[in-house]
Amino acid sequence: MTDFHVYDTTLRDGAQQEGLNLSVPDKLAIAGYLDQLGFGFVEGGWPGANPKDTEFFRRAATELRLQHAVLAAFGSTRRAGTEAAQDPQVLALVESGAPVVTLVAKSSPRHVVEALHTTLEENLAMVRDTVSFLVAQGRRVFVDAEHFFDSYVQDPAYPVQVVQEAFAAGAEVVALCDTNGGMLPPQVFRAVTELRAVTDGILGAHCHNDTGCAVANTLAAVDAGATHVQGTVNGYGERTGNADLVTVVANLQLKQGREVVDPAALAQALHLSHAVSEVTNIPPVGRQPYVGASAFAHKAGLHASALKVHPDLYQHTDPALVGNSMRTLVSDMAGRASIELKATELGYDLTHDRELAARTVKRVKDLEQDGWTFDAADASFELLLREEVTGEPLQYFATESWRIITDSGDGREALSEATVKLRAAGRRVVATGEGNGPVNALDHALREALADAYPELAGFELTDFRVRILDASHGTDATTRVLIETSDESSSWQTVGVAPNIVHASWTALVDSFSYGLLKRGVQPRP
Ligand SMILES: CC(=O)SCCNC(=O)CCNC(=O)[C@H](O)C(C)(C)COP(=O)(O)OP(=O)(O)OC[C@H]1O[C@@H](n2cnc3c(N)ncnc32)[C@H](O)[C@@H]1OP(=O)(O)O
Ligand SMILES: CC(=O)C(=O)O
Repeated sequence: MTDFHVYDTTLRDGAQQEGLNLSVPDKLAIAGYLDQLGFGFVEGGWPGANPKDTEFFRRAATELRLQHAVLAAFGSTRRAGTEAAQDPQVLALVESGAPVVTLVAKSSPRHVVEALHTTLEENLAMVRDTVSFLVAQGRRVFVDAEHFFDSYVQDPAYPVQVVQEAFAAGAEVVALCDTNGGMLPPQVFRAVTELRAVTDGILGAHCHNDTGCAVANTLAAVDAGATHVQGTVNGYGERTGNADLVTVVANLQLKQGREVVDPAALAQALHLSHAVSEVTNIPPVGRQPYVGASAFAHKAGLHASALKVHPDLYQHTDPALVGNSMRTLVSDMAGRASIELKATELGYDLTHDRELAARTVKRVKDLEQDGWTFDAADASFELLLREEVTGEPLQYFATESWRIITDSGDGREALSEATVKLRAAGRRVVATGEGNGPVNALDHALREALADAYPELAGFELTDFRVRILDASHGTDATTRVLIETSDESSSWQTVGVAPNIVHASWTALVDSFSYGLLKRGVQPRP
């Protein structure tokens, strides 16, 4: 574990992602999560480039209690024609107090000449001077050789010279960058293999994902002898992002048997990657390898029938190793085995009742044919399953009728008013509710009608409402599917309703939502 570096740049390169903006408290919080992931190095930003990054390093010195990670400050080699000791940007790196300084250095002749407007010799001197100055200041210096691979495939001579210059000046690591993200694994493997043959220093890989190969390129570099990997949590980063470091680490550890982080930390990967998503306010991607919600979710009936025998028949690894878990999805692609597995997840044992499982499959398939969808509405599926198991629907109240009026005029916003008539707890109740739309009004009226019988409903909140027109060619005559997400203080659940009338579909999803929430709280029906 000690001689392999896992270097995270979520707070620097990750923050270069479009739409991602981290405050100093956000950065401090994420640094804590990266540390818990067991990463060896956390690059905190570019001190001196903006006040936020400067403040991050100032506060990190007293507020961060890192257990594993060493903090790195990022910056560039000195400006052309200046002295490292006089360059404010280089001095800010020293002032940051970070024990590691990572310098971006040009390694492509074209960039040196066209972007830096200087000579190849001066660029080598910039690398040499800046590295040796920072080493003399007591810093561990890592160098990011920018555009290394693009340059190498054109002509290896200059980029190799930059790498050698950096090591000669005292750099501890040189990370080879696929800055434009255009490489493929064989190119990376070849370049690192050839470079490995002419230098003893620690080589690393920093790969962008523009060909969709950032993780594969990183692994190719490791196969060729790199022992330092850079990346970001959730693959955040400039353009299409960086190598997803959780995927890289999981592959190294679980597929190649290299213990690069503590296995207990890897077992927190899902939780910590989602915790980072909470801070970045970027929803997690369901299809993300290892830690995505769908990474171990199985929809096909044939898969489920084999999974029943052994989970590894359709899974490449044990989800628990990354903190994930297997899920079965129920849909019109389900078979009896899918229903059995799902029922087990939900606490029902159907293993000895093939007929019940078959009946449930048929009901699901028939309903999905009519537009229902159960893999996105687990709660509605559980109510359906419960009905099949007990032989009767779960009924907390008996609906007599509901009605909506929407009115507007004189430039007023439209306002909806709903009236609900039902029987609950042995009483007939008539209640009204207002809302800015028909579903909102219906929700209010239903809560009002049930408030005495089921005060627990006050803790439920509608958190998402999605409508899909299922047969658009029918225009306003089409079938409508409504998916509702409801939350309480500890969980959330999804329900579905389908009907030609949007309000009717919403009512069905709403009734399921309330019924499921009450069921989960152990509330007995009092119709
Ligand atoms: C591949 C990467 O992602 S590297 C990280 C890139 N990240 C960022 O750029 C985010 C932070 N950057 C910034 O805040 C600003 O660009 C700063 C503070 C660094 C510089 O701002 P400015 O001084 O206004 O310069 P500007 O951004 O216009 O241009 C960059 C300058 O750095 C020089 N430069 C670029 N790379 C290097 C390098 N490796 N070594 C030395 N100088 C470099 C450029 O030649 C240019 O110099 P010039 O001002 O003499 O033309
Ligand atoms: C250094 C860096 O972020 C890159 O070359 O992509």
